Amino acid sequence: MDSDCDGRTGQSKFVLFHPTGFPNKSPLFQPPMVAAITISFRSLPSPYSVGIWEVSPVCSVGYRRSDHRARFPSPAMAESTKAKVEVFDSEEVLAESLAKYTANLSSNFIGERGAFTIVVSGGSLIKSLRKLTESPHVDSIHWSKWHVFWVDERVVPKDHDDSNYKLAYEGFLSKVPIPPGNVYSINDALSAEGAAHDYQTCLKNLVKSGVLNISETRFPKFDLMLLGMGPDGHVASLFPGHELMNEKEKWVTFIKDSPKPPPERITFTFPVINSSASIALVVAGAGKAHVVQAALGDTSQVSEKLPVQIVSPEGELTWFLDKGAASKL
Ligand SMILES: O=C(O)[C@H](O)[C@@H](O)[C@H](O)[C@H](O)COP(=O)(O)O
Repeated sequence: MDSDCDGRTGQSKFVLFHPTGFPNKSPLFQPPMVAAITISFRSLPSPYSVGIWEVSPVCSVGYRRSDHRARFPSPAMAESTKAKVEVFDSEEVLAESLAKYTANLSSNFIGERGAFTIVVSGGSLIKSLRKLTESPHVDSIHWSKWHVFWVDERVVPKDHDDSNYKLAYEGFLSKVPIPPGNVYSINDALSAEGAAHDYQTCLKNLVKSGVLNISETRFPKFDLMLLGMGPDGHVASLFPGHELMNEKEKWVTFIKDSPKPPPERITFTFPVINSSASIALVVAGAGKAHVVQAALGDTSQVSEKLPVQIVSPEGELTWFLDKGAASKL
């Protein structure tokens, strides 16, 4: 394995520790708690990539060569999920990598099961999907096999400027040939409660028809969820301290007092989010660096978790960060 936390230098250095090889005197680790510790850096093919931190289920920690500080995944994350953190020099390079990652998963899932179920959020994520609408991906993806969902939606008409559907349509969906019947937007004629119930019924029907997989815990299992994160650590429309964070049974629920406008929204619940086969958390900008730092830091002493800290899919979790968002790591 090679490593390079600054992919532009061309110099590589890595350390790989297994239980027997880990320095016994380190105050940082308690051997009984971890089966193995991997510290790894590797250069990406792209000369712009800053580095990758791979977080294995047992525990893995990256060091920035410039300061050699350990960075810990949260114990909850390390125990329950496999997370990888990718950092890119710019949002432009992040978008290229995100397109490649999505196209690969699309090809794998379509090969395996003849369909690709993908969930998007609102916000800046949609702009970061732009490379999928360009060559080579636009010509190679089997768009007819895509089924597109929203992890959350604002309860406004579809032609309203606040609509996540409108945002996704204008920035992405109108540029690729996904059959309109495979794009699952909300019924905007209903109340927030009605729209959440209607969307959940739609998902249940798609499970019955086999378009959507179901998890062992009986929640829908999407192939890929692409999530943005707010500066307060919210994901979907699950906000810090809000009771919706604790929903354990519903697939889709609603909120009428969202702290981020507009106030009325529907949202997938955490059991659904965490049943995903893969999740990409896409975060750009220095304004979110402090939340990224908190999310990837040690949360063992934290009494109340941020929503983003609860994201822990059955499958793989990949963070796509630009340099700004990763600047406090
Ligand atoms: O409808 C919404 O408001 C979004 O789905 C929300 O969860 C969004 O993804 C984050 O707020 C990040 O948005 P930005 O990337 O624009 O900050």
